[in-house]
Amino acid sequence: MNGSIEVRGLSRTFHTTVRRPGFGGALRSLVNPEKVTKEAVTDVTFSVAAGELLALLGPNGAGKSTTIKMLTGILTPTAGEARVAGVVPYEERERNARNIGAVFGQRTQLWWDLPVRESFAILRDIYEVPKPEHTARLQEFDDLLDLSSFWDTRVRHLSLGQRVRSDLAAALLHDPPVVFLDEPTIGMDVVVKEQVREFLRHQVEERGRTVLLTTHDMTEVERLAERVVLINNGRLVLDGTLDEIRREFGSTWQVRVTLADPHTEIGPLPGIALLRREGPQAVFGPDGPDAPTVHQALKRVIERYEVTDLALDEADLEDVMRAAYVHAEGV
Ligand SMILES: Nc1ncnc2c1ncn2[C@@H]1O[C@H](COP(=O)(O)OP(=O)(O)OP(=O)(O)O)[C@@H](O)[C@H]1O
Repeated sequence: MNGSIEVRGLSRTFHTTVRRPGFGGALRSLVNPEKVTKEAVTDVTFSVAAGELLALLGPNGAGKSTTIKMLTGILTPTAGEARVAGVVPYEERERNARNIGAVFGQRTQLWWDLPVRESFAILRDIYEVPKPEHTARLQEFDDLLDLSSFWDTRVRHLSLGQRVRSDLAAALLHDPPVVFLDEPTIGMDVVVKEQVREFLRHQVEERGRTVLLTTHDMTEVERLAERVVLINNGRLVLDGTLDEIRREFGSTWQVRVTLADPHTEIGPLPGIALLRREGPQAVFGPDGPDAPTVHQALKRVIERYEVTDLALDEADLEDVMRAAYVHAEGV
């Protein structure tokens, strides 16, 4: 099965009524409700290749969750279309449900009053997963997520980290090619976050799953995603690899080296400028729109010159994304 995600011109508008303030206002709202229209997602187009992990980023209220809800079949778009593993999710919700796993970090799909293991057993029956497969997959998930220490505990008594790890396992028990994760590691401690990231990396690299992830955590993006799509006010404003985005919005890196021979002459390197030179110390920075990333620059510099010491200064992804948002506001 081709687990790709295709989104073309996807839009979703919400119509709501606003409540006027005060008792009189409430009465007037009842008789003559004031209608407002909110364009949550407008004309969004992107695709995710099978086996790719894409981070869908954007500030609060940008339209990320609304997009994911359309792709999981919970919401129907007002315009445009989407296909997930070849299925139009909001037209064939059941077929789509077999192809996808979804984890919403703030909510659980497990049964609150049942031990985790029983929730897994119910899901096995719902998705008709053969027992040996189910057992093998649980074993794999336990190895990576360390579930067995709490899988006889009722879901309501789990810590947040334990609950989300259980949710992740539950979402993947039926072996879906596509996985949607809406802020999966929100509120977790660093150790559990890292465990979840390792699990996700394994699911993409070893199991070939396609993952669409939303997060506000740039460390997560750096660790997991090669490509990101940025939305702002419901519109797609950027679609590119992290390298491309760093090149466009993070042009503040520096490579500082100590040359083995202080008399070395520094010649031109493509896209790299010599910013300062003092005896054996040389500082390089990006030059022009085709400047390389800091890692490529470092490689080029140490291939060309013999150095005894080096250091990197790189705009962190948080700064790069901030610059991208600011750019998007001005578009
Ligand atoms: N059911 C709804 N009715 C009316 N407006 C809605 C509804 N759901 C979402 N919206 C509005 O649509 C916009 C996009 O919301 P959405 O939840 O998709 O944003 P988000 O990018 O996921 O934000 P966050 O990062 O805060 O989770 C917001 O302005 C929100 O208020």
